[in-house]
Amino acid sequence: MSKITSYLRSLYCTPGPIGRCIIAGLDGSGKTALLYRMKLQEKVVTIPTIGFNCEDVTLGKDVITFWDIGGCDKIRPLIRHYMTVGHSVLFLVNTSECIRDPSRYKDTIDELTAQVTGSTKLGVVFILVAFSKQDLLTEAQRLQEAAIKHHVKETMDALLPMSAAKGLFSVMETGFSADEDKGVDELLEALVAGVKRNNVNLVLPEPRRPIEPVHKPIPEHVNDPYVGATPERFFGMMESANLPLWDHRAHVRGGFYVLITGLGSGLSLWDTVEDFLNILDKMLATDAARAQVEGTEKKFRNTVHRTMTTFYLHSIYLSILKFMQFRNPPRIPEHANFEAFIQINTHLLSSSLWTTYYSRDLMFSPSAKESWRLPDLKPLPTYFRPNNQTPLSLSSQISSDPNKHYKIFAFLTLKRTKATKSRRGKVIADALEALNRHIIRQRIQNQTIKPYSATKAYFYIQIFHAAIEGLGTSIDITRLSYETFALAFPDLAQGNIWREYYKEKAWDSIQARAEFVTPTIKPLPNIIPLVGVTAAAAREAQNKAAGKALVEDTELMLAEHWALSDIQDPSLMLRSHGGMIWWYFSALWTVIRSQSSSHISSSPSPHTSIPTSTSLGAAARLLVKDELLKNDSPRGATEKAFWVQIMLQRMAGFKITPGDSLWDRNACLSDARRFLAENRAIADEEFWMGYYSAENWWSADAAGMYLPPDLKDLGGVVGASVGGN
Ligand SMILES: Nc1nc2c(ncn2[C@@H]2O[C@H](COP(=O)(O)OP(=O)(O)OP(=O)(O)O)[C@@H](O)[C@H]2O)c(=O)[nH]1
Ligand SMILES: [Mg+2]
Repeated sequence: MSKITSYLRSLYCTPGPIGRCIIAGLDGSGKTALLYRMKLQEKVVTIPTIGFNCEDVTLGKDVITFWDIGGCDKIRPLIRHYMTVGHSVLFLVNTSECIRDPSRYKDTIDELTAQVTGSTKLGVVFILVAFSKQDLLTEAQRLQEAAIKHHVKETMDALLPMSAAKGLFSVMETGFSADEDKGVDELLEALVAGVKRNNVNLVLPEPRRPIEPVHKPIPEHVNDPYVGATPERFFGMMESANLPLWDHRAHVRGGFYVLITGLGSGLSLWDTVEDFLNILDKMLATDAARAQVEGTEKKFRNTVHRTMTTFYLHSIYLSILKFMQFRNPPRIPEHANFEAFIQINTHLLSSSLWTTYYSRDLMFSPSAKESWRLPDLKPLPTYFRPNNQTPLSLSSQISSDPNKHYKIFAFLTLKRTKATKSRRGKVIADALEALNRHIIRQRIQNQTIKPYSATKAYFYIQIFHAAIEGLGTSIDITRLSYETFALAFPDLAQGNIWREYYKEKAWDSIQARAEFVTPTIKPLPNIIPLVGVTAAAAREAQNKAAGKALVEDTELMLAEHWALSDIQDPSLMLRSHGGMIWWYFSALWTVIRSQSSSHISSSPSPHTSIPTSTSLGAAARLLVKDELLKNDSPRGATEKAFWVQIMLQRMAGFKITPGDSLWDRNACLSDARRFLAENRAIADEEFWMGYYSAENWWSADAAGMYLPPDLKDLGGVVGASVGGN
């Protein structure tokens, strides 16, 4: 549809939804390119879709919601959520590839067969088969294409006998090109006509709003011995295993209390789950110990079930957020509000609330008991914050602090020794040297920066190490950000703790710069106990969910330093963040450079080195195949897929230094340096927090299969291509 026609149509027609259409076909068959051609009337540069893209496309008064599903088989289990009765299927056949490669031709027919069989079982109303990338066909190939079309038609007739005449499916006579905008309008019109012809009971796309389960209200007269109890008293009774009644309502009260307490101190839902499970553990342990000493029966029979607990806390959390909205100004409820809260959220009192989301098989599986599993029947409801409301968060703003870079440095270095399981002394010595060089370089440009001090660097390492030891084994610091750590240890992060150990003269002495001088006031501690804040405060704090605006210089320097040093050791490479970036970068760099150098040799103007869509596509496919489907990396499927996509997007805008197609380590290294400098944000290990909630990111499901982001879309394409029509 031309821009003018679609504009006129949009002026005079009000669109109405007529259902959802799954775009299927082999990887690289042109699904995403077609989707965005229809949606934006533009040619876009695509990367392989890991997950799916979902867009509404309008034709006159009609709107079809297209689901463009990527080729990666790890996401297939999710597709069933989108195939509802009344859906249609648009299947793409990449004819030029089928002609070139008989094995891909066979795969195409196999996939078509699987798709048709699967969707007829799920109530498909119309299937359209179309032939993509027509612009790539030579005149000679057009004859071969006719044979392919004929074969496809025969296959469809065999799969769905007598159905063509009834209009259940159709095989397009003419192909299309998303690149050149040929045949796309006809395709869309044929699809809409087919759907409208067959779709008697229109199925509207599911609205994207929170699902409000309907559950019976509970009777008024409840036996609740905890009315008015403070959280301290309630948790005290829990930990000492002295609760007089431990029914579902008491569970909900416990969840409510742990949430309001946690949210008030800036914790995320995820943190409060840990808190609650810890208290439960204590209660059961105390109970068991007492039963053994007294030779009596255990009072509490239940065990800790991680998925069930997380599910209920998640539901209570959503209800609390809504409850807050009705308070002016919006604020976290107090414990005394529990009765009023539960009156309007009676669904939480249903002990079968979970059955809306989970099958019994999944909920009662050992893996759901041990780890957090996402639902298999329906996605968890989400909360949409009204536009004018600020997020619940505790700001951990750290004022300008002359020692902040030493602190970040110390924390990240210690974290690395844990993450890579390397020898501590070696990592620290190497990192200290890198920091020294970094400060020297910075001082060349800015003389006001204080010179490197071995004492300061080492002091913070010692003191932070003591703090981390104080956390014990309950917390995995490799999952902590510096900000979260700072929240747990405000005195260390914000104050001038060094003053407790050093006189100013010694701290700033020239000798202290060159070597570590021992404290002049009191010796360094071995362990710093955590005071005032719960241990879980050291987990990701709520305010991190919005993503960090700017990566600190020191963080970037270390990411780069370690990325480059990890090249020597492949075992480290897979574990460290920098190593991973390097791994992906060098793989993409190699393919893109070899592709663009062959392009250069045949091109009169060899100046372009921004990846072309072909070279990017080739590189992307290589990475997806090599990385995502390989199972020997310590990262889970979602983590890998996320970073692959981010790297692909960033690579699309990066200018590679041209050269011949041979591997050139030095050139790659220097490009990698420039790449990191231009893409500072990705040096941040917690970059994902802008896209995923911690509940999703750390779930067992995310490790096993690809989960799409729940906070912000990754974007299926990297942008409109230059010179597209
Ligand atoms: N010449 C030409 N290239 C096309 C056309 N449509 C898509 N391509 C290119 O083919 C490659 C793959 O296209 P995509 O749209 O990403 O394919 P896909 O089916 O979404 O692939 P997956 O997401 O991996 O399943 C990209 O490099 C596109 O630029 C077309 O009509 N003509
Ligand atoms: Mg795609």
